[in-house]
Amino acid sequence: MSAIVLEAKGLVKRYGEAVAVAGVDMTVHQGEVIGLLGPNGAGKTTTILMLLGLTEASEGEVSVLGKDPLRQPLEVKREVGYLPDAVGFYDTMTGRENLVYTGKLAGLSRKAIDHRIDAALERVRLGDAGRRRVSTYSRGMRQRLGIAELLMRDCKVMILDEPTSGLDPQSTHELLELIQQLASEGITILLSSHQLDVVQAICSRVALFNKGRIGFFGTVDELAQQIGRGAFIVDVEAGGIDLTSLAQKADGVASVAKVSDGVWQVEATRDVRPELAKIVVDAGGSLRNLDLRRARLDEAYNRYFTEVANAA
Ligand SMILES: Nc1ncnc2c1ncn2[C@@H]1O[C@H](COP(=O)(O)OP(=O)(O)OP(=O)(O)O)[C@@H](O)[C@H]1O
Repeated sequence: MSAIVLEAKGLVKRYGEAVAVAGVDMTVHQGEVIGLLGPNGAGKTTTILMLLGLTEASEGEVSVLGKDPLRQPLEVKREVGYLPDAVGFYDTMTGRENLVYTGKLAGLSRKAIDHRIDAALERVRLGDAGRRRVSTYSRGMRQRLGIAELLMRDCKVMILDEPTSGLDPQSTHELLELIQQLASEGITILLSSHQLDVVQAICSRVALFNKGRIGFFGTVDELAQQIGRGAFIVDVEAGGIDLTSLAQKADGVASVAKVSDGVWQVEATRDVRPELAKIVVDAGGSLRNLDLRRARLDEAYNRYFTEVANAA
């Protein structure tokens, strides 16, 4: 397992009587892409602010790259980059001028900026466009310029807030590919988003925030399993039988739901297609289709929060 980059223990944040974060524990390793998910007001932003050292925890401990964000704010800010939902650049300046400006603000020398700016702009495919005013940029280009800034600062941890909101499918795809490449090179990424398909596409693990706590922290498969379902979903089409009770016999089947006449959705803890095919044939039915897919984050997420609400 790679090095621990970020560790939070018992983080609490109170605003007067109100509790924004009620006890967050989190360990993140180098090169992971972590999705921070949860309903509005669940405590994601407040947790991020504490990780960045922008707000003081009422209780608990944080360590980012081995440093305390409150005691060593400059060191942490140098190595940890935050890309907000709406990236603020000066419209009348070019992309390149903006990077020079923010680089100086971040304490980089002119020499370091000159040394890194071209590679950073090339990396996000703004090599030519970097000479244009930001007012002419699309939302996707602004987001990429934001990432170029973090690259120029050589950030080891990047915290991205809704990086793909408002982007068209092509720009979304390109940005996700870039994020994955950065992670594969050892940059650790925390991504806060309500776009669950985006999160599932790139995150190694997800943290589900609920009322100021992380209720679940793990992979999408683990989430599907934890809520009593399987990580594997088999869509079955067959005639001449009723699979609803028959499929339960197969080892590994967690649930069977009839979708429509002759169509069932089977959730399982492993790939149960061979067993299901045998069950259909042994019962004298005719098998028309068997499709395997992995549990989807949006389904698991919705079930998780429904269960949490029911348990309350
Ligand atoms: N400065 C503040 N003063 C008082 N209460 C606050 C403050 N900041 C946040 N809160 C409260 O703390 C709780 C958690 O807010 P937070 O912004 O961390 O949630 P979030 O999960 O990021 O939500 P969203 O998905 O909407 O961004 C909310 O109830 C919010 O109203």
